[in-house]
Parts: sequence; C-alpha cells; structure tokens
Amino acid sequence: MKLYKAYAKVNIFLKITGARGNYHEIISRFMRVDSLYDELSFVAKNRDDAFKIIGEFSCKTEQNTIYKAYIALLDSLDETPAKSLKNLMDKYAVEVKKNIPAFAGLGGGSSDAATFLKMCNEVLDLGLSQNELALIGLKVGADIPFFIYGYDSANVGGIGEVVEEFKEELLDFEIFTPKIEISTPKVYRAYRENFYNPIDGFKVEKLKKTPSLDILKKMSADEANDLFKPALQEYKELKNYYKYGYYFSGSGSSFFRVKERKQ
Ligand SMILES: C[C@](O)(CO)[C@H](O)COP(=O)(O)OP(=O)(O)OC[C@H]1O[C@@H](n2ccc(N)nc2=O)[C@H](O)[C@@H]1O
Ligand SMILES: Nc1ncnc2c1ncn2[C@@H]1O[C@H](COP(=O)(O)OP(=O)(O)OP(=O)(O)O)[C@@H](O)[C@H]1O
Repeated sequence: MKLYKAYAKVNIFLKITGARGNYHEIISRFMRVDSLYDELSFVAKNRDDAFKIIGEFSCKTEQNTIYKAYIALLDSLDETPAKSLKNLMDKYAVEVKKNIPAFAGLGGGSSDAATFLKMCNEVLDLGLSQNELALIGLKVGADIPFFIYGYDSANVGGIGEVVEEFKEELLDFEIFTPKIEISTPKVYRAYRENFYNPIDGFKVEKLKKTPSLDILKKMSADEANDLFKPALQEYKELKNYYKYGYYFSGSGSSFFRVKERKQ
C-alpha cells in the first residue's frame, strides 16, 4: 500500500495578536521540516476489529488525533460516503511509523491527522477541497489546517485556520527535543496570565513579509516566540537545555536552528 509522509513543522516566529474564548489568535510562520516525518499507510486488518491504529503511541486510540480526525470526517459526510469510509476502516488499519517526537512543538499529532484526512479523501475519492478538509481538521486541532495545505512555508493566522503560502526557500533545520512533556494549554494559560501583550497590526504586516532567514537573523528566541517565556516559567528545567542561537518551536519543547540552505 502507498506510504504517505506526515511532515513536522517548526514555528519560525509565533506572536499573539489577541484572544478568542479560551484560544489565542496568533500570527506565525510555519515551515515544513523536510527531514522529519511520520509514515502512514493503510494495511489490511481483520474485519471484526474496531478502528485500528498500528504504531507506537502513548495514548489510547480514542485520544489519538487520527481517530479524532476519523470521527470529524464521518460527521461531515453524507450517508453514502460515510458508509464508504466506515467500510474502508473496517477493512484497513492505519499503520504509523512514528518518527516525530510527541510533546515537541513539531506538530506530530496534527500532521498525522491531516495526512489521514488527505489519505481518505484520495482513496475514497470524496472530492473534498483543501478548504473543506482544513475546516474538518480545525475541529480536531489548531495546527491541522497548515498540514492540509502542505505548503513549505506559510503565514498562519486566526487560531490556525488562516493559512497563506509564503514563497521562500525551504530551510534545513537542526532540531533537538528535551525530554519534557510540555502541555500546550498550560503554556498558553501562563502566557495569558503573566505575559499577555498582543502585538499591533503594523508589526503583524511587517513580520508577514519578512523571509524566515531574516527573522532568525534579527530576532532572539524570546522575541520570535511569545510562548518561550511562559514555557520557561512553567517548566523551569527547560532553561538547562537552551543553547544560544537556537529558537523555540510552538509551545515546545523543541529547539531548532538553521543548518544550511537546501540545495
Ligand atoms: C503552539 C502551536 O502548536 C503553534 O503552532 C499551536 O498554536 C497549538 O496547536 P495545537 O496543539 O494543534 O492546539 P489544539 O490542540 O487545537 O489546542 C490545545 C490547547 O491550546 C490552546 N490554544 C491552541 C491554539 C491557539 N491558537 N490558542 C490556544 O490558546 C488552547 O488552550 C487549546 O485548548
Ligand atoms: N497521532 C499522534 N501522534 C503523537 N501523539 C499523539 C497523537 N495523537 C494523540 N497524541 C497524544 O498527544 C500528545 C502530544 O501530541 P503531539 O505529538 O501532537 O505533540 P505536540 O508537541 O503537543 O504538538 P504541537 O506541535 O501541536 O504542540 C500526547 O499526549 C500523545 O499521546
């Protein structure tokens, strides 16, 4: 069966622009990490088994983003395509070769979910547009729309649903992920309680136009990512891993820097 790659991402910058209920509106440059991906495929399974995910996961199937994406997709479909989807998942398991670390700020779970949605759309010929898939994905996680569109680089806004391609060369990253299980809601909560200071529209427009390499030359790690300071506050041990010249991805715990321009 065909292998599908679910790439990781890094957040070159991540600035908060406001609040929306329990969520935060952001402006962030997402870049795909070409060298780090999970591999997903459909493999034949016993018809009697329930929805099955094969792979090394620390969570139950019901909590897996792939399962949540399946439920969200089922909910969005009319009766006939919903039946085909159920039929597909009766016959096949989703096998995942997990390479992207979890709790890493690299979007592993989100990328798996997005890839699963795209696989179903392709295999069942559901005819869903990228916008439709992104909206279904958004119900499962804020990072999923970026992975649906599959751009190398994009400015991501709203809570994650506004994805605008940014044309630039893909960069090659060196990444390290401290073994700290960072909770994304906890970091956002700490930001809201102690660091809340949304940036203005003028700065947003400037950031959106600046190439990623320039951002990384001009900004320090804490200037580039509004979640770095709250993460340091909530996870004191993070400080021991920080190395000068590295940047913080998402809510962590990964740090990255550019290796070289991709040939
Ligand atoms: C940190 C990032 O990964 C950066 O790309 C994302 O902003 C978070 O994306 P994610 O992990 O897919 O987030 P979700 O699983 O949708 O949300 C987890 C929790 O993070 C917080 N959250 C998430 C996204 C966002 N724009 N504002 C938030 O405040 C909310 O408390 C939410 O309940
Ligand atoms: N498909 C999946 N891959 C990895 N972890 C998953 C998946 N589905 C659910 N999880 C659970 O989600 C948590 C971590 O999620 P994930 O791998 O997406 O990392 P993350 O670093 O939080 O991602 P993000 O970049 O969005 O912050 C763990 O509790 C893990 O058990």
